[in-house]
Parts: sequence; C-alpha cells; structure tokens
Amino acid sequence: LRELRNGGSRSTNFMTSLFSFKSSSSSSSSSSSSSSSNHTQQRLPGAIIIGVRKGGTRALLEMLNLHPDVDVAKAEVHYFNVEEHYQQGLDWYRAQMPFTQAGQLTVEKTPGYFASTQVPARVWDMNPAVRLLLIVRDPAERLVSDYTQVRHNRLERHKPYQALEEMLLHQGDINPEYKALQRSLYHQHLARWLEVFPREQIHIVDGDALIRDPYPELQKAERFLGLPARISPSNFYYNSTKGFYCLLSAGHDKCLDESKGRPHAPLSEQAFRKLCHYFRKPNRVFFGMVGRSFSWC
Ligand SMILES: Nc1ncnc2c1ncn2[C@@H]1O[C@H](COP(=O)(O)OS(=O)(=O)O)[C@@H](OP(=O)(O)O)[C@H]1O
Repeated sequence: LRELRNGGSRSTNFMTSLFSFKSSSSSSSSSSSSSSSNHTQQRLPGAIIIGVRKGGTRALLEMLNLHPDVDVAKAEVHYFNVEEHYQQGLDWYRAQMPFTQAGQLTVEKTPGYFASTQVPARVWDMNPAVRLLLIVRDPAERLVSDYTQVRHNRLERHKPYQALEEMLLHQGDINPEYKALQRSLYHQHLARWLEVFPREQIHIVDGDALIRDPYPELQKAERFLGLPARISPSNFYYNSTKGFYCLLSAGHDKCLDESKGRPHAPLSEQAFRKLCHYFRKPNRVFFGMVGRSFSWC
C-alpha cells in the first residue's frame, strides 16, 4: 500500500478542487445567527470531526455532507484551539456555520482539536452531548504525510526545510521531541478526551479503510450520528487518475484537491521500520482504549 501511495503518479491538475454539492449559504462573517428569509439559521455543530491531522478529515467531512440531513462548515474553524477565536465566544463560532433547516445536523472539522490540550473541556462546555468523530490512520504514514505537508508549505514560502530523516532520527534513534511524531501518539491525546467525554460519544473512523472503500465507514458514521441511511455506494466512484474515491451526487462529481494525496517525502526503509517499531507499543495502548485494533505497520 505504501509503495502504491508513494510511487503512483497522480495528476495534479485534476478536475475539481474542494467542492460543495449543496447550495447552502457560505459562512457569514457577522456575529449574527439570525434566521434568513427561507427559515434557515446558523446553528452550533451537533458533531465535530476533531482529528487527526492528515487522517482523512476533509474526505470524511465531504462524504458526510452527501447526506441530506447534514450540512458542514466548509473551512476549518479553529475555534476551540485558537485563543483569539475562542475569546470571541459562541456567537462568533456560530457565525462560521452554514445556514441550515431545523433538523439538519451541522458538522465542522478542525484536525488541530485532537492534540490541543485545552480543547476537550471547551467542547464539553459548549455542549456536553456533542458527537465527536475521530478519523485515524496508520501513525507512521500519518507522520510522513504531516511532514510532507509542512515541507510543502515551507517550499511555497521559499523557506528552507530539513529532510524528514534529520527531523525523525537523533543519533540513529527515533527523536521523541519531533512534533509530527507526537501528533501520531494517538493514545496520549485520546486519554485527555476521555477524561472529559464518555467513550461512546467518540466514534472512531478507520482512515485507511475510508481510502480503500469509503461506503462502509460512512454507513457506520451515519449510524453513530443517528441519521437515516441515505448515503449509498452509488455516491462513490474510484478515480484511477487521482488514485482515490471521488464523490457523486445529483449528477455532479467531485474529488478532493491536489493537497490531498501528494507524493510522500522520501524516507529510507530502515528509518520507516524504526518508526513502525517505535509505534508498536503506543498503538497497542490505543487499541485497548478504543476496543479494536487496526492493521498498522
Ligand atoms: N477520497 C479521498 N480523496 C483524497 N484524499 C483522501 C481521500 N480519502 C482519504 N484521503 C486522505 O486524506 C489525507 C489528508 O487528510 P486530511 O484531510 O485530514 O488532511 S488535513 O489534516 O486536513 O490537512 C490524504 O493524505 P495524503 O495521501 O498523505 O496526502 C489522503 O490520503
């Protein structure tokens, strides 16, 4: 899978960028949540995709958005993890949400929430009944994807960057200080969420399974969110140029933009093996916490 993902060439000028099938109003910058003329209204999210960064959060959000009873905040909101946003209060947060009909579920995704220490208690304060979705992916692959994203951003800003192996290894051993490594220690972050929320309120999505075959993961998410089953296999088709599933709805199709599925930065087999070895124990702890296992490296 790794070779396929890294070696496979993907067209970068692929058809569509981020998409919106639904014609809901875009987020308002005003702090008002007042009803519009067609009786829609901005509402606080009933469900939040809290992470993990590079886990497939955008794909999950857009796939949930296929559901007629769901509408999503198009951009990442970063309310609970960015102090200047949080200080503006819930009216500001609500104003970032789409206008929805009564009975529709509002969903937002901000992958930075998962590893941010103050976020769980803040989310609870907003709504202790909010449903949380956590999409996880092989932590070694996630780390490489995370590094690749950071390197891409630095290259775009003409800033220097270090090779992944230099960041990851210190005198031949895994460097535990590397931030992208820490973000892959899922058990540590989940433990903080479980100090605040009961386990049943956090649904775990298998990000690797979502890439291979999205529909079963979406069925489970629908059930967790208490939604009628409306998403169907015909909403997905495999796009071999892109190397991913894309979405189909009401005659429109769309794929995630080229920021998803970038060729991963190179890492020697030896370093990758060390990484897999390093994650073995933390992964086991995580499996125990969530009550299931994943076939990670
Ligand atoms: N259908 C579909 N299309 C495109 N990409 C898909 C899809 N499903 C999952 N993914 C995987 O999503 C990975 C990016 O994760 P995130 O959206 O969470 O990234 S981010 O944290 O918001 O930057 C991204 O990771 P990389 O491949 O490492 O770029 C994809 O592998």
